[in-house]
Amino acid sequence: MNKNDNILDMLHFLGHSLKNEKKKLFISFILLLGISFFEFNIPQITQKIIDHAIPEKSMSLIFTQVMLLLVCASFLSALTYLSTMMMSRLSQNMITQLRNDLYQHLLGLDFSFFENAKTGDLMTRLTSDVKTLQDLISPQSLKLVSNLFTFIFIYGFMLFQDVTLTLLITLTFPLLYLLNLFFSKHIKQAFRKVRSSTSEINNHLQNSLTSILLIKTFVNEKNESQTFEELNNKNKANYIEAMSYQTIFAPSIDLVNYLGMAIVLLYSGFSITQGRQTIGELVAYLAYLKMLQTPIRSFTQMVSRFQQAVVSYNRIVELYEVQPTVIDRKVPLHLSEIKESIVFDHVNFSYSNGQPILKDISFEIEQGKMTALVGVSGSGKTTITKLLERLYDVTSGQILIDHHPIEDYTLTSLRQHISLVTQDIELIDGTILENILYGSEGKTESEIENAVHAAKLADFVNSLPDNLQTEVGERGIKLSGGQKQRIAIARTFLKNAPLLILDEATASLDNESERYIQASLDSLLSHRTSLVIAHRLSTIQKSDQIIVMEDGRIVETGTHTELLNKSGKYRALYDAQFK
Ligand SMILES: Nc1ncnc2c1ncn2[C@@H]1O[C@H](COP(=O)(O)OP(=O)(O)OP(=O)(O)O)[C@@H](O)[C@H]1O
Repeated sequence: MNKNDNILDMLHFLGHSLKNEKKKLFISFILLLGISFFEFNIPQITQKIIDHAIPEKSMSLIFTQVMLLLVCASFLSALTYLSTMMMSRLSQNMITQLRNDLYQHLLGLDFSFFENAKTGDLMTRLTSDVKTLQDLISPQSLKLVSNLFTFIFIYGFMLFQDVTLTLLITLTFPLLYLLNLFFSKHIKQAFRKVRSSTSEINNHLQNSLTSILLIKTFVNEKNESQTFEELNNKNKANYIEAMSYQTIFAPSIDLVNYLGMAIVLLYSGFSITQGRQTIGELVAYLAYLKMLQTPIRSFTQMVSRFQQAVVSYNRIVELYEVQPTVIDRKVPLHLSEIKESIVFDHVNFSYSNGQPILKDISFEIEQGKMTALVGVSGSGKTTITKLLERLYDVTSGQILIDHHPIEDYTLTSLRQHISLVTQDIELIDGTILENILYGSEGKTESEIENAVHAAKLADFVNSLPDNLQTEVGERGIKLSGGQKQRIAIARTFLKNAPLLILDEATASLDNESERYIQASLDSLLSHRTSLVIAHRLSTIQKSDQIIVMEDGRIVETGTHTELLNKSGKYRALYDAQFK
């Protein structure tokens, strides 16, 4: 894609974003024509006063012309105000819409996308890059368009008045064009570097601020600061490079503009001495020259803004070009109930790196029964649960719910039927209540109360001065592991999904807390279909079925007693824990 294609694509994209704002755009356009008209008229008034009113000593003509000037100036101010207001609204509307769309698109992307994406970079795209695009539809840009209209008006008028002078001034335009061409290329490259180093800073901040415990316990503040300093210096160097192009740009353009002024003074000065021009015309031409130069100057300023916007546009489009693969079928089924079973049928799976993780997995989870997955770390247990939720799709084979592949059901209805409690509890920065209600808004007070009791959370909540309204801090930093766990369990009670997945839900707790939480988990498990992953085999002994995994394969299946009697892998795991 060449540069012009890029710019055209961007304009097309912006045009599309503005499709609901056509009326405002049209009115702004009319206002701009009005602005250009009044700007054009003001030097005419000055010329009339110098060339007619003063030589004729006509006070009344001076007076009427001054009144006319004031009227023109008032209209100019009013129209500028109105058009600026309108454009500000328009740009705000556009940007809000764009940011909403982009966020919605982002949330719809595959889970695997977020594993490879850098959060800081995504944040930069949604904030700074969107803002850069907004700047293009800003009141300042509107001024540029109005300047261009004025340029066309005045250029036409000057050609009509004095072809030679106008053509002489025009000689400076190719020079301006070449300067633009040179600088725009370099400014674009330089700003691309600035953006990418800004993203690196954001990433570093994101990573370090969310790992503050790791930094403090490993006393790594110095290293982190040093890395930050290096990234910051790199960003500074890139910014200085971009700014240095930008700062040479404006004075070079000024120099060419003064050349234009010299041409007018030389030509008109000579014409006046020859009696072919009046002083009033010279003054008007100088004013017009400025009005021709201003658009070129603001145009040159806009070049860098345009270049930055193209860079940002490309980064936004890159995000839009990523399409989710884990999506609903064209005519999906709605999962309303799990009546019979969930079946893994010869499932194979690899993550994006292609390495086989699950190999020929087949088993059945019967409705209302508890299935446990055990096996050494890395054997693929969590991966099975991720496939069941369609965080990834299987590489081959299929997962069936009541004889239909899970891909047939809508993602929403599938995920609504599954609750997941893991060791890593995800809490939002809000109150305990907001965390419990997350995703299940609109529950009644008694439902909430029941969930709090069932999760054995009531004593803890009642001991807090603000009860359920207590803030948990970012990611629940103000809570203990067990408290977080119970909030997650209360949330799961409220969701009330028929299939429950517990992934090492109690692994991080001491025996005392585990026993406490196990009681609340037990009430969560009763009457539900469940898939439980546990390293501590004591918690899964009563499972209806235990599946033993090793290196991505199922190596044994049976009840606790059956597997113990087999004296195989399960027996070995069991003996390792209890002997
Ligand atoms: N997103 C990923 N991309 C690539 N490989 C992954 C990804 N997630 C997990 N793996 C790999 O898949 C394998 C199985 O991981 P999984 O988390 O399913 O194991 P597990 O049995 O649940 O382990 P643990 O008991 O330690 O939680 C591991 O070798 C792991 O490195």
